[in-house]
Amino acid sequence: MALLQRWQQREWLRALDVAFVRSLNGIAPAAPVVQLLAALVSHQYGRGHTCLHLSQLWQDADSLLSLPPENQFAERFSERPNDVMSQYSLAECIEALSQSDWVTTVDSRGHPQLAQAAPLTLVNQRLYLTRLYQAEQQVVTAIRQRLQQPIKLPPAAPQWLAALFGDSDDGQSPDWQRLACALAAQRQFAIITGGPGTGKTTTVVKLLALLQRAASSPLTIKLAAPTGKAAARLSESLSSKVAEVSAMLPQAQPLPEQVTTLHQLLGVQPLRRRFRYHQQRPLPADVVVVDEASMIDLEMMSALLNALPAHCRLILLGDKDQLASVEAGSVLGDLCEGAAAGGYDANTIAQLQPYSAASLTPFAETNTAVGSAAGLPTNQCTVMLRDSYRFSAESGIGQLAQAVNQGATMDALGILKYGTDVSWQQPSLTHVADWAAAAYQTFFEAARSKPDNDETSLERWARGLLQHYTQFQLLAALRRGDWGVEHLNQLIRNSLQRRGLIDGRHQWYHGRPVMMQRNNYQLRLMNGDIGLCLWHPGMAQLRVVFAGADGRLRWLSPSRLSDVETVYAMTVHKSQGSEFNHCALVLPPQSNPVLTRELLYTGITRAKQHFTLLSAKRSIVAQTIEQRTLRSSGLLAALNEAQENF
Ligand SMILES: Nc1ncnc2c1ncn2[C@@H]1O[C@H](COP(=O)(O)OP(=O)(O)OP(=O)(O)O)[C@@H](O)[C@H]1O
Repeated sequence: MALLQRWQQREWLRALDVAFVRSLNGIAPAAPVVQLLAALVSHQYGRGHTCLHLSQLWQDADSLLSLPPENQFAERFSERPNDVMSQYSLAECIEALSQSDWVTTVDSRGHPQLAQAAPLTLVNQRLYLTRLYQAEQQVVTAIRQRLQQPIKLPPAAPQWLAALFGDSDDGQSPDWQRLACALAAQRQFAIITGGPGTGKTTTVVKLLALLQRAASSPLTIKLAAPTGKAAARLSESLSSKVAEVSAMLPQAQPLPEQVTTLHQLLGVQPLRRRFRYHQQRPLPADVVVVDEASMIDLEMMSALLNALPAHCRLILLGDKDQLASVEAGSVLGDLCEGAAAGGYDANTIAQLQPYSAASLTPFAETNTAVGSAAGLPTNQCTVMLRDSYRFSAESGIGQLAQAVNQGATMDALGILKYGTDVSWQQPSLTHVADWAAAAYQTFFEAARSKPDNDETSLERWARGLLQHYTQFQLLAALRRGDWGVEHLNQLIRNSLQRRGLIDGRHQWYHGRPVMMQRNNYQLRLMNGDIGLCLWHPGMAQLRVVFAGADGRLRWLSPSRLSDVETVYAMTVHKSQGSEFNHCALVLPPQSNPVLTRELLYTGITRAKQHFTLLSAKRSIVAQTIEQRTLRSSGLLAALNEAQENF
């Protein structure tokens, strides 16, 4: 405990991690090494990892735990994790864990050794908070059950697919959209992954048309996304596609267009951990589609699968290369392991080949490069879309996103310098703030216009300004520190004040853009929703206007909004699921574990027309491209272990 407290004083551990161990000690004391490992599992959970790989801990505890935190690397500390772990052997530790009342040990056949669930679970050298282990097991079991029930397509399916896709297959390279449709139609669980504009939404609308057409009675289809913003985007994108697809394959039932958040879908109950829908009270649905699935954390995925009736299909859409969820887990990334190579087994090839003129042999598991994940169970339900229809071959944004994703540092640096719709600036901190304030200038000029005091003009004016605000957005990698969102917001506000664009003497002022920091069901506002504080001429007061998920404007008194922050700058994490015409990303000048390839890729792909990188140091850009987000998770291992035990 003394060591843990010293680590907490240095801010290496959270108070919560130490309190967790203290509370367990209050119930039953444990060996010092067990206490240490309990604190470390909790610490890792706080960093998004669902488990602690003990063998990796013994290889290099300092870097696995990121302790001391990166920005303190220059200083020499005693009692670093590597020093402490070297006092124990791995075998000795596993023995201590197995003897402890704090730990349930699960043997390789997946049976717990103790009847009661202890707070920690040890399985195959992976140590979990038991809650997370249970969530992982629920996900594994539900996915395996769904994969064991392949669905036969009706004989007319090839004609329907031809009606939806025409002659899109040139026989040279597979039409992955058509194959995604064919594969997902034959599975109870399917994943369609792909970068921006690769046609995930287009494909899923065609898939839903196919499923509805093949069903003997109309299907209840539910569409959802993890955030309000992502739900609104999917809704907008669907509305333009549904009519087109319905004309290709006429439907007796209209295809759905209404999208809710995942929390709304599962029926969030204020002040209760449990959702309204769960195993004993399943969601009334035959098909559930969830977009932006990279944002779903492990516990949410478990709740989702738990709430589905046994016959219900689940289709996940998302970009596997984006940042993982804010909460613990990297579910989509894990499930999509090996998706680029295909990894299809003979069965899957036999099911898909009739729908492709091009040979699928190069994507068979036997042809997957040695050492990569070949032929995983999840490969059999996953299709990766590969061609972007949003960015042309010449587009700098598309090329840059691809180079970053592939870790091609020199190419990415070249595109940043010479690319068409991308730019790279190397400003100081104050220049970043002034530059961003200048970029927001046209918005504040538009906000100066005065609407007539009638409802129609007021609505048009407010909608116009909300739309105007999506023209430009500054993103930052960090939340705290000089280059973090909080400080940047202050600097930009000061710069806008100096330019006379805002009257920022008070907290609330005309034009202030704010973002919800958590869901507020009473106000029907979701985490990530952006509103504008505007002078309401009718009320002669400041009001904050939001566009609700139902499309209606909602004018709220600022005093009702406690969970909002100014959003001249937002973190890349918060920007997931949103797009802006011009997006600028600022990177700090010092290395930091947060600066990863996935973060940069996510930032770049938020831009529709122009991307600007604001980073003073070339070496930081290069390091960011080379550093991967590594999240410890046992999901893939558990899926494979479940397969072996079956
Ligand atoms: N096979 C295709 N041929 C031509 N255009 C296509 C094709 N598939 C999709 N598109 C067009 O490409 C654009 C992007 O498609 P879509 O919105 O389905 O992609 P997405 O992967 O869902 O995008 P996002 O990155 O927004 O999630 C749309 O304008 C769509 O009409």
